[in-house]
Amino acid sequence: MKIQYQDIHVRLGGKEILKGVDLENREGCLTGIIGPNGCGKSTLIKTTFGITTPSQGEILVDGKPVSSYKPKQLASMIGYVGQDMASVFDFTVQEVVAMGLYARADHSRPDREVMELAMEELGILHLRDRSILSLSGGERKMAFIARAVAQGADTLILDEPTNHLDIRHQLFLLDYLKACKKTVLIVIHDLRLATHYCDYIFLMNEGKVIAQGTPIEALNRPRVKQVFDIEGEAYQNENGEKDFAMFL
Ligand SMILES: Nc1ncnc2c1ncn2[C@@H]1O[C@H](COP(=O)(O)OP(=O)(O)OP(=O)(O)O)[C@@H](O)[C@H]1O
Repeated sequence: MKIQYQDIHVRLGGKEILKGVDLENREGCLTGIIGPNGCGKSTLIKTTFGITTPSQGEILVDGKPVSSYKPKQLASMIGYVGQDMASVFDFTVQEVVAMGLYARADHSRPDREVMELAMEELGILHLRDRSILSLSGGERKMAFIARAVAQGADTLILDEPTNHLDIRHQLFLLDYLKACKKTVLIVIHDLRLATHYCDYIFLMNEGKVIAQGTPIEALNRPRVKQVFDIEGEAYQNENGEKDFAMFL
């Protein structure tokens, strides 16, 4: 699913947080949004679902204004996991994942099978009967991503999905997102993982996209210095693999 953010401006607390963002995901690819704390990454993503409202600009989903879709219809097209995973209710993991089923447009497979597959793919089938409130931050993260997968949408938007995960689970999740054949848009802070896994990157700073392209194009040394005030760059190693080097 193509999602196009066109000239998005957002004001919050009397301040202009987004100052005309143009961003378009890449279908069938893993697209990363990168930028320092507070540059507006989450604010941009939240506009997709009306959690924050642009004062100017337009969001197109499959070429049509996002406002022309009913919430359930949008949920059948885009699965979303935000940063905030607070849950006040004592649901089991299985019940949380089942919540994703309500949006499902494809009913060719039984609900139980869809739920179990989502939990299995995210490596949390063994947690199915545990209370969501009893889980660690990382386990809870996986449960909410499994819920998004159970929605059956072909597009996922995940705000810092690797947050709370240990390094093995970060790699497990990114491998999954890369292999799942969905269109995936993620916010990610780790420049090394972003370089290795993302097909395309948007680099944001102070409410704007200031560079975009392959990781090697977007994360060149001057840009990295400008945005993060560190010395570093994405590069390709002798095996043709993309990596990010920091010069400390
Ligand atoms: N409801 C709000 N009222 C006022 N300011 C807000 C509100 N929500 C967010 N902001 C501010 O907007 C700016 C952008 O926030 P946002 O969460 O989009 O940043 P981010 O790039 O996702 O940061 P991080 O990497 O820390 O998650 C921040 O300065 C934040 O304090």
